Amino acid sequence: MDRQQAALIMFYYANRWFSLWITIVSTLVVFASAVFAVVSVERLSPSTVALAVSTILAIMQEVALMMTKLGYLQTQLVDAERLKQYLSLPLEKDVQSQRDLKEWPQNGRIEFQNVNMRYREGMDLVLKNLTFAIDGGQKVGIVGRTGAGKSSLALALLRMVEISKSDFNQADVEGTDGFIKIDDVDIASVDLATLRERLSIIPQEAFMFTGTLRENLNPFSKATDQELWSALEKVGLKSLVKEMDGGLDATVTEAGDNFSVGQKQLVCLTRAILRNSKVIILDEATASVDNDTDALIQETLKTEFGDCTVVTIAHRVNTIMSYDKIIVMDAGRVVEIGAPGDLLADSTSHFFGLVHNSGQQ
Ligand SMILES: Nc1ncnc2c1ncn2[C@@H]1O[C@H](COP(=O)(O)OP(=O)(O)OP(=O)(O)O)[C@@H](O)[C@H]1O
Repeated sequence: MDRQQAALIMFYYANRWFSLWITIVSTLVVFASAVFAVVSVERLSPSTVALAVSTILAIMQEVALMMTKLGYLQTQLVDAERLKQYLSLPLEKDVQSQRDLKEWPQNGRIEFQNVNMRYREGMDLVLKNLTFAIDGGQKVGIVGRTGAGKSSLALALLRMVEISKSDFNQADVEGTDGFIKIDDVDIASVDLATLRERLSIIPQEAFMFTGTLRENLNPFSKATDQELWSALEKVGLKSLVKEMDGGLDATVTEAGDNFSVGQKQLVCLTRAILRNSKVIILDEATASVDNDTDALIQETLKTEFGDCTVVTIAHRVNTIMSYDKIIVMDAGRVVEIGAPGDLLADSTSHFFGLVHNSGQQ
């Protein structure tokens, strides 16, 4: 409302300014014609002069009105232009789910089979022939150098970017159709709303909306206050929220700027608890999250999501050392899969190299 009002008052100022000038110009024209009439009074009859001046007055009034209306029409047409822009935006390809997915997924088993992905037509593949399986309830860390395709894998899982089918024309990639399945359901056959409702992602830059904390945690008003407080307690945010002005109704400023990166991730984690998701994808924040917050996130994942599948895109290897499985990626491919202990025991493994380079032996 504030922003709309600020724009509206500027619009009124501009209109006033315009009216003032159009009046000055009309007055000058009428004045000039009056002067002309006085000067040429010998050649013109008084009735002609009267007619001329009154007609000019009327015309100038109409001109002023027309200019104001034209200006108004032009600003209003911008609305139509914006709407037209939105109407012609490309839509995400959605499908109608064929099966009853009310209870899906129950186990949280994820299977990637020959998955290839590119961001746009004509660009190189960023995921190449990915094939691996994660059992329900497993905690899996995905590691790899920057640009290896870890975040792209998470995007593919949420179908933010569709996986590519056989038309690759890329020599180093097999051209068969791949799929991603969760509990034996191909996610390509699930409608986007259901898919994204059932998986929870905690992105690197967790997002919060302007509004209250309650709206951020519980946008569809499905949980009670008691459930909200209990979820906040589990992630260790309860005391912070209690101290905030308004508690659950505390204000969240634009994009959650009054929360730190770590706190925003914890809020996301609270949302995941409230949604009871079976599959959690965590993209670890690269920005400075202090060790305590980091430990708190990992601890919550262990205690609250014990039987859930957790896929962590890890930037710090120490957080995933206790995980069941590590998937090492390089240049869009899976190069190693195994238990962290096994991979570390092999000094020729990629994972050993990554841990060694991170200086966290
Ligand atoms: N929106 C995008 N459009 C086009 N290419 C992209 C896009 N996002 C990522 N890429 C490319 O995809 C490749 C994999 O990127 P991705 O973000 O998945 O890597 P990452 O392993 O998650 O890296 P990081 O550890 O730095 O987050 C990179 O070469 C990157 O340039």
